[in-house]
Amino acid sequence: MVSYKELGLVNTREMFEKAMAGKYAIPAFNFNNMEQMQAIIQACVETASPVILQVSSGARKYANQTILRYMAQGAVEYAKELGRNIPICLHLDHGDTFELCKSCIDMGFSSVMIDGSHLPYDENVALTRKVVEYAHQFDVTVEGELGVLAGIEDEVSAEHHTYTEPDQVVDFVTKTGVDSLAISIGTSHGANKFRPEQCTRNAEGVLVPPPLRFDILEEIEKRIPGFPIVLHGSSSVPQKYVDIINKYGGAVKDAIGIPEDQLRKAAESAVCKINIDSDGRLAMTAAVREILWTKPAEFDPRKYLGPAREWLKELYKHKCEKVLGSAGKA
Ligand SMILES: O=C(CO)COP(=O)(O)O
Ligand SMILES: O=C[C@H](O)COP(=O)(O)O
Ligand SMILES: [Zn+2]
Ligand SMILES: [Zn+2]
Repeated sequence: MVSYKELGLVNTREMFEKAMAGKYAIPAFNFNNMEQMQAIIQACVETASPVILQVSSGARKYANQTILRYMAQGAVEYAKELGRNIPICLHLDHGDTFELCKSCIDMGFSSVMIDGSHLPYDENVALTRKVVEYAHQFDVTVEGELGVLAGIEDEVSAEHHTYTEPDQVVDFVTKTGVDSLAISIGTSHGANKFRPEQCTRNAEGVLVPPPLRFDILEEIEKRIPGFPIVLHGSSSVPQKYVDIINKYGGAVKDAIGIPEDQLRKAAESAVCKINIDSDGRLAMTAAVREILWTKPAEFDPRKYLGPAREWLKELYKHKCEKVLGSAGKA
């Protein structure tokens, strides 16, 4: 049993209070390896942004939960070495059982998500309540979810969203005691969030997807004023990365994300945490493809993972400065 406090990590409570008052959102970036962690910390130190480091189930399988936890501990020291003691939260992304959440809490995570959004409502409430009761004993914060995102969260079809029902949110947050609530208003996971047929073209010929359901977000805010809201599936899928990937042998087709102006608008509302994973995957892949293609004799991983880390850092700095507004808030 290790308390995250001994590791120099923080939970999300104060982060969200400040983000709510200051009308910005905390970046929640997923990491699976050292280069991603370093890029996140470098970007957030350089922009003076608080940050949530997220560990998904895929990351646990790929890199091992214990290793990732020690990397987060290292991240705290690394940030100080780089010259700024920024608030860093270590968060379990999409926890699906009580046991998994408990194991992360016991190991030093400062925040967990219990995603019971696929369960019947009463089961989601009961499971989330159980995690909250355990987590709050150790001052660990908990994110719950109501509504189902299209895409990987929805096995039926990639178009089908089950939007969050505003009339359920008061009951859910009261009964469960969660610290934040992930909602479904039109975002989805991955790089193919919309089909081209769903989009219109702007003057520059760029595909513009249908807007997020800000009307639902407003209804939710009216019912639970000042309560921190979380947006999953918030990658913007920058076309420059898709183009580089495809130029150098890739085949990433019909990749469309959430426009940045939509995320900026969300960050100014009760949305206090914005989850970004796919954009980092695209940036890293674009860098690695370009280098391996243009320098075919290169075989030192540092020569392509190093630049990939630089590209990632630039992406994350852009998110903090230009999209979420978290720069300068650490
Ligand atoms: O929600 C996410 C992680 O929980 C990531 O979403 P993206 O796939 O849009 O990056
Ligand atoms: O929400 C999902 C995250 O983007 C990560 O998914 P993953 O399990 O493939 O790492
Ligand atoms: Zn979910
Ligand atoms: Zn997610």
